[in-house]
Formats: sequence, structure tokens, C-alpha cells
Amino acid sequence: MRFSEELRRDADLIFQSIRNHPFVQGIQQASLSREQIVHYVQQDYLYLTTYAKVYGLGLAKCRTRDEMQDFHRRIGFILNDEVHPHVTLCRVAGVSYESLQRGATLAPTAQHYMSHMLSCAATGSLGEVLATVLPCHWTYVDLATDMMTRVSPTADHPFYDWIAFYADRDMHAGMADLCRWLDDYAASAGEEDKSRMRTGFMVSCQMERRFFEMAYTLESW
Ligand SMILES: Cc1ncc(C[n+]2csc(CCO)c2C)c(N)n1
Repeated sequence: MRFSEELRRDADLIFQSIRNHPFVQGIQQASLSREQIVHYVQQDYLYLTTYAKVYGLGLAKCRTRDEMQDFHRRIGFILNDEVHPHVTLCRVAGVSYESLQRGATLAPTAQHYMSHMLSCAATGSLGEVLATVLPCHWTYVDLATDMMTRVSPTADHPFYDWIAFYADRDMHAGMADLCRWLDDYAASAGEEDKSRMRTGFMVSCQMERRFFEMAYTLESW
């Protein structure tokens, strides 16, 4: 079994609970409140800024220029393309995206998740960076693909663009490439490194679930 398959198997219950989480169900049923959407976008904007920096720290650990190109492309995607799902959410909530980008205070869960990724990236191996960023990608591809197959939303669904963005074939390919990169790295990694990679992956999976919980409950300090 490939290393990424092992990780996915160990995290299966968390993946299932993300699919069934009330925030994710709220997207599917278009039943989220304006406050829940706004809270999510405010925190996610801050989260994605850190996520791009974590890729940057990963880039500094690369062994080849091809690997550097990969992180470089992914950073560009976050800065330029990941704004689209946020814009969809803002449209549904009836607020301007620009207004949400100013003055938000980090909620505890978002802060915890960002600190987790940053400490893995600052002190860990390239493998740890890959394992720690992978759940962000994988859980969204999983939940969006699940929604597409379960409810087949049509273009008049308020969140259609958000769901389609993450269920897209290219999004899936980007995730599969990350898995392959992680598997190649793991093939020659030591046991201690792999154990840290497992921990980084599992904590990020838990934090993905908690991030939805944070938005659903409007968590604050
Ligand atoms: C908390 C949180 N987790 C995952 C995503 C989705 N996402 C962010 S970056 C990325 C990889 C492709 O750029 C994906 C799928 C999000 N927005 N917020």
C-alpha cells in the first residue's frame, strides 16, 4: 500500500465526519447563515495567506528546480485562483470580499491550524511539509466530489461555483500529484521522519474538521 493510501485509510473516520459536518451540509443545502459564511471567509482568508507561506517554506527545502516549480505554481494558484470560492461565498452572503479582508481577529481554531502548519514547515522535513498541507487539498476534493455525486447540484444552486471549483478535475489532479510526490519522498524516508509525517497529516485532518466547526459555531475567544 502506498504511504498516502495508508494515511487516507487511517483518517477515514475524519473524512467521513467532514462530509457529514453541519457546515458542509449547510453548503450542500444552502442553509448557512450570513454570519457563518462571513466568519468562514474571514478566517479562511487569513488561513490561505499562511498556507501560501507554508508552501514557500517547503520551496526552500526542495532538492530540485522541478520541485521548486511545483511549489511556485501552487503558490500562484492560491494567490490568484483560490479567491474564486471566497467570492462565491461573499456573493451568497451579500457582502464585499474586500470588506472581509480587513480587521478580522484570528479565531482559536484557525490560529491553532496555522501554527501547526508553520511549525511543521519551520522545523520539519520536506516530507512533513507535504504531509501537513495534503489534508487541506484532499478533504475539499473529497467533500466536493461527494456532494457532486450525492446531490448533483445544478448551476442555479447558490454554492454551485464553490462546489464545482473543488470537485474540478484539475483540483483532483493537483491533489493526486501531491500524493505521488509524498509517496516518492516516503519511499526513501526513515521511520522517524515517516512517523512525524503521519502526525502532521492526522493533525491537519483534525484541524480541517475543526475549521468547519469553528465557522459553524462562530467560534471566538
Ligand atoms: C481551511 C481550508 N482548508 C482547505 C481549503 C481548500 N484549499 C485551500 S488551498 C487548496 C489547494 C489548492 O490550492 C485547497 C483545496 C480551504 N480553502 N480552507
